[in-house]
Amino acid sequence: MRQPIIGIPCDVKRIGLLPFHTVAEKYVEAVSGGVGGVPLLIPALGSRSHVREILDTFDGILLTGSLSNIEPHHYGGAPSRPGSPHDPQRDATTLPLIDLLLQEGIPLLGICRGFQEINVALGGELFQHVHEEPGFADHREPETDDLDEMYGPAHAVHFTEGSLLRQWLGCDSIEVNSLHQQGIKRLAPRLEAEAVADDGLIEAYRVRDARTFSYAVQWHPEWKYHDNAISIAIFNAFGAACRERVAARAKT
Ligand SMILES: N[C@@H](CCC(=O)NCCCC(=O)O)C(=O)O
Repeated sequence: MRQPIIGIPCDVKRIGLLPFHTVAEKYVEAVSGGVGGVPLLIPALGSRSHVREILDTFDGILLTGSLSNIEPHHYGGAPSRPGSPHDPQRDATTLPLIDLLLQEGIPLLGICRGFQEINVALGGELFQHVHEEPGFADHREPETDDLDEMYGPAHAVHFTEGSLLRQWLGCDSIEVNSLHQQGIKRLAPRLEAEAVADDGLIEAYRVRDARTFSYAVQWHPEWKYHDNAISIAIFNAFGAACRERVAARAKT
């Protein structure tokens, strides 16, 4: 049986004078080595994204993190502060795709911005500056150029009763990294919280009515995934669901 083909929607970033469609290498490596799939980048073409062809081509989709924020008009939020980073082409590519992936039963994993995108696409809302919200901690990344420090353990997350995380790991909590300023203000109706931080911020969820693996985390499991039991568990579950789709499609 062939390996699953896993789509990774791109960011649009300016490099020099020109815009590029890009994905950080750590996500490509995590799909290839951790999930066990063939990573293919999906350009952020927005409404020109040929969604039908995407749904027919891919056996799974990974929505990655990004420094850019989802434009707040997608979730009824207040206008962003001047200078906030946005990526409207990525928003226009991923947000319309998410419900269609769920309808088709295509496995879906969201990481950080991807975690926020699925919540927004399914009707949830975001805090734009979690650290300014009363009672919430600062979830932003540490000010360092040392990547091991930046993506190192930052805070605990506690697994909810009946969560897949608790099943996968057989424990109640883990330490995770944290590199985000936005966070879940209101969880979309179809989502079931799987883990929360000490301040109550939701850090993982699953899609309650999904036909297959449809899961997202606010932290970064792709960072040195091979050294991290929870990363391995998440990627194994995602990879197994993608392989199941390959097998099912081979019978049609
Ligand atoms: N901009 C959003 C999402 C933050 C996020 O995805 N950070 C990771 C960026 C770099 C990487 O992909 O590792 C927010 O601030 O909440």
